[in-house]
Order: sequence, then C-alpha cells, then structure tokens
Amino acid sequence: MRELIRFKNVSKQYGEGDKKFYALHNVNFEINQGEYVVILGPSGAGKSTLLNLLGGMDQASSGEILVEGTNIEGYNDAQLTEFRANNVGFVFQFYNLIPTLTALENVSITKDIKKSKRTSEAILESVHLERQMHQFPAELSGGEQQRVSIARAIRKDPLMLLCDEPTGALDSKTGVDILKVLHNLCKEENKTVIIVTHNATIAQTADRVIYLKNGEIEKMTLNEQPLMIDEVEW
Ligand SMILES: Nc1ncnc2c1ncn2[C@@H]1O[C@H](COP(=O)(O)OP(=O)(O)OP(=O)(O)O)[C@@H](O)[C@H]1O
Repeated sequence: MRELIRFKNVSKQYGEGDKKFYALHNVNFEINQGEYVVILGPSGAGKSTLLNLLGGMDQASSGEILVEGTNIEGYNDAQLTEFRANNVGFVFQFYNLIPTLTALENVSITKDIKKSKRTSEAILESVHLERQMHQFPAELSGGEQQRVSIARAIRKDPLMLLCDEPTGALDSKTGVDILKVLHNLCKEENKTVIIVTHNATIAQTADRVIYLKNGEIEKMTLNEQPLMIDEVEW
C-alpha cells in the first residue's frame, strides 16, 4: 500500500506565557492511501486539532505533515487554500448545509470541482438521495442531510475525506447507514477516510486506529479483520 500521510514530530501549542499548553505533542504516525482510519480519544485529547492540521485549516507549531511526500507545513496561505480545494473533503457533525439551497444546489455549489468525473446528480444518486435532490435541508432527515454533506465533500473527488464526529448527531441505525456510505467510498473508490470520534465501537470497523490522549498518541493498532459495519451498534 502507498503511504499517503505522515506526521513527523508534530506539535500544536495554544495560549501565551504561563497559559501555554500543547493540544498535540510530538505526534508521529502514517496513513496509507485507501485506508479506513479512526482517531479515537476522550474530549480534549486533540482529535479535532489533528484533523484541522491535516486538512490544512490550521498550521502546526513544529514538525512536518507530509502528504504524498510534500510537507504542507511549508505552504503559504495560497498554497494551503489550493491544497484544501484539491485534496480534502470535510464532513462535520452538524452537516453545515446552506438552508436556502436544495440538496442538489448544496452539492453543486462546491468550488474546485474541476477534477470530478461525475455530476452532482450522479453523486447524490450514489448516496441514495435521487428522490430528495430538490428538497431543502429542513425537509430532510438528519441522516439524509449528512449524506448530502458527504456528497458535497466528494463532489471534487478529494484524496482524503476528513470526518469530525460524522455520526455524533444521529441515532445508532442512521449512524450505521452513514458509516456504510463512508466505508463504501473507501473500499470501492479507494478514498482515504479518516473519522474522528469518541465512540469506541466505531473503531472496531477501522483498518487503523489511532488512540489520542492528552495530545499524545497513546497507541496505534492495525485491525487485521475489522468488524463489518453491519455488526456494530451503540
Ligand atoms: N483555537 C484554540 N485556542 C485555544 N485552545 C484550543 C483551540 N482549539 C482547541 N484548543 C484546546 O486544545 C485541546 C484539544 O482540543 P480538540 O478540540 O482538538 O480536542 P478533541 O479531542 O477534538 O475534543 P472533543 O472530542 O471534545 O471535540 C483542548 O484543550 C482545547 O480546549
């Protein structure tokens, strides 16, 4: 498998003077192309900080973040913007859809869709929303809204999909449906999917689990035989 991402001694500090502290401290790991990865840890462990650095939304205080061998910590603002636009799809807990646009318009509005081989309609069909394309977010269930946000994230055909608590606002059954969508994208389209969660059950379905605690990697495990998504419930 080809290595896609490598964190080398990455630290992120917040605060000034006495109040200075590490949200991440000397973090090292690698992720391969096409892996289904879960980043697990309690509240405040540094999970979102890590995802924001990887997605080029924030920059580290020290260390290197290599994506396809290039250190994105050396990028200026314009390069970071281009990196995000070309390579990263984001999925958040609360969907972040524009309420005055339909599902189809929310997906089509994505900038930088030059790489995409599929239309917005085709992508919405692939997440089973063909019937709901012209509905507004308020007319969709939570699970449907999350599928729209996944469709929007993959519209530009990104290298990696970064998902921050994607099932956090959903009941268990709907959450499992969303995980299936993400897992299919990973295994059928060779997308690298990285899910941040504090739900340990989800971690059993991952190829790789990175356990974060107090800004440090407590351990990292590779699952030889990850649990099928259908087998999980919380
Ligand atoms: N912009 C910021 N300024 C100052 N401190 C911050 C900032 N962002 C995060 N932190 C702090 O960094 C630490 C790690 O936060 P982070 O959001 O990465 O944790 P998390 O593991 O994602 O937690 P949760 O599961 O609650 O979302 C926390 O103590 C948080 O208060």
